[in-house]
Amino acid sequence: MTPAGQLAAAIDLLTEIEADPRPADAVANHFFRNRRFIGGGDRRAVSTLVWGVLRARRHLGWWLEKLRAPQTPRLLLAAQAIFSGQTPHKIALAFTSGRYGPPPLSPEESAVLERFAGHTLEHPEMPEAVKYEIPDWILPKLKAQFGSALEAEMAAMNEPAPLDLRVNMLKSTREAAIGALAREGLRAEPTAYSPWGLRLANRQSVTQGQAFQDGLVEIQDEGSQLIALAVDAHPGMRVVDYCAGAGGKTLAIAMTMENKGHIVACDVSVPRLEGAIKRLRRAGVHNAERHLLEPGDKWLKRQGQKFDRVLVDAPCSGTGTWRRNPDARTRLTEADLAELTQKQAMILDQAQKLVKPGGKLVYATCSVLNDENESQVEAFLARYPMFEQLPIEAPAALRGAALRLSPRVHGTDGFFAAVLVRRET
Ligand SMILES: C[S@@+](CC[C@H](N)C(=O)[O-])C[C@H]1O[C@@H](n2cnc3c(N)ncnc32)[C@H](O)[C@@H]1O
Repeated sequence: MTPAGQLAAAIDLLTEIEADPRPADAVANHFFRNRRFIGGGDRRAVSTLVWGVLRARRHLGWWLEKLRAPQTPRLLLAAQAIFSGQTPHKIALAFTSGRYGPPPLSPEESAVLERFAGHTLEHPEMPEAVKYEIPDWILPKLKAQFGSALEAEMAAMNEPAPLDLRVNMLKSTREAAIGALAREGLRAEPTAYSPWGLRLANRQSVTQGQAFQDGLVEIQDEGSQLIALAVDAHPGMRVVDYCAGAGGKTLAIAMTMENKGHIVACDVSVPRLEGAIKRLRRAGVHNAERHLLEPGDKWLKRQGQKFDRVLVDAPCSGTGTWRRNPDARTRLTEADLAELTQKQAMILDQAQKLVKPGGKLVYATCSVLNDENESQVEAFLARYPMFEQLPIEAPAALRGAALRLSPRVHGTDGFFAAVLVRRET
């Protein structure tokens, strides 16, 4: 594709994303599936253009509003290109060259772009929430959370995330996996905290390679690996991954159990649980069972207090994953957060029934918000005095009352985990 062709595809993709309530990556997957003629390199180039806009969406919107210009995908992409250092002349060329390019800029569009010349994306009059690329309503919550570090935290949250892998110790070692990846031209280095983590030097395709296909490595953010570590599961234990989704953490926990004992991956979503089947097989996990949770599920009662470990990796605001899903920032509403915190409490009420005396309930989110984290744990302990909080099982540098990870401090996604033990008597 020519740069003009890539720009035209980026305009089409951004148009779809802006009109669709689904997450941008789901819209993009669908977009590219319907356009198989767009090869891998072009797909990356188109995504880079669009994600550049999504990371700066509020800034760009503020500028266009200031100039009383419409917030069209064409102007958003062109404005982003100007603020990234391209000249209006070069941008105008991209809008005119070749039959696969977008229609030329109108005189009104050109006039808007001319007015950006000499400006930076930042402007001293921008409101704080625009500066941090977050919704207005969430600003006080994040201020309370991060205090004077808020600006740096939000800047780190707006950087693209690295690609992390977890070495599957059922099949490999870190050294052997690094070697296998190197033979595919992928340079990987051990992560700072997770004993099984590798970070790739640049974002390259891993899933087509032999190391991945053979189940030596799995894609998993280092923070997610640390949640699995906090579960502290051992060979022979009985474990539940209560909100298992497609089994990301189930796989890691099964690995710590060395395939001995039993792990049940639960979820309310059939397609998510089905997504785990292939992954469990590829990883060589033999001690996992899937269980679909249904309303009034009798299984919960039958299995009462039978498990050594229960992980609740709760559905949450995903505020810790904004690096990967920048569009999620503008989609999240206050009503969503209220609904999520209620759901989390309800899920904890159910899942705690499974924990045996002396067993641990591990509550985790990929949120950085107190409402979903510390406050949720405090409320749980008030409802269930037979549980008490234990220090987190983690590498020495991270030990504490709870695990709290952030992109700025740890280079991982934002995560929270707390360990709650059911007293023996
Ligand atoms: C954060 S995701 C889990 C991610 C997964 N643990 C992983 O590591 O890939 C939360 C999951 O909770 C599930 N969920 C939503 N409501 C639930 C409920 N009432 N009980 C159990 N799981 C629920 C969702 O379907 C979703 O898969």
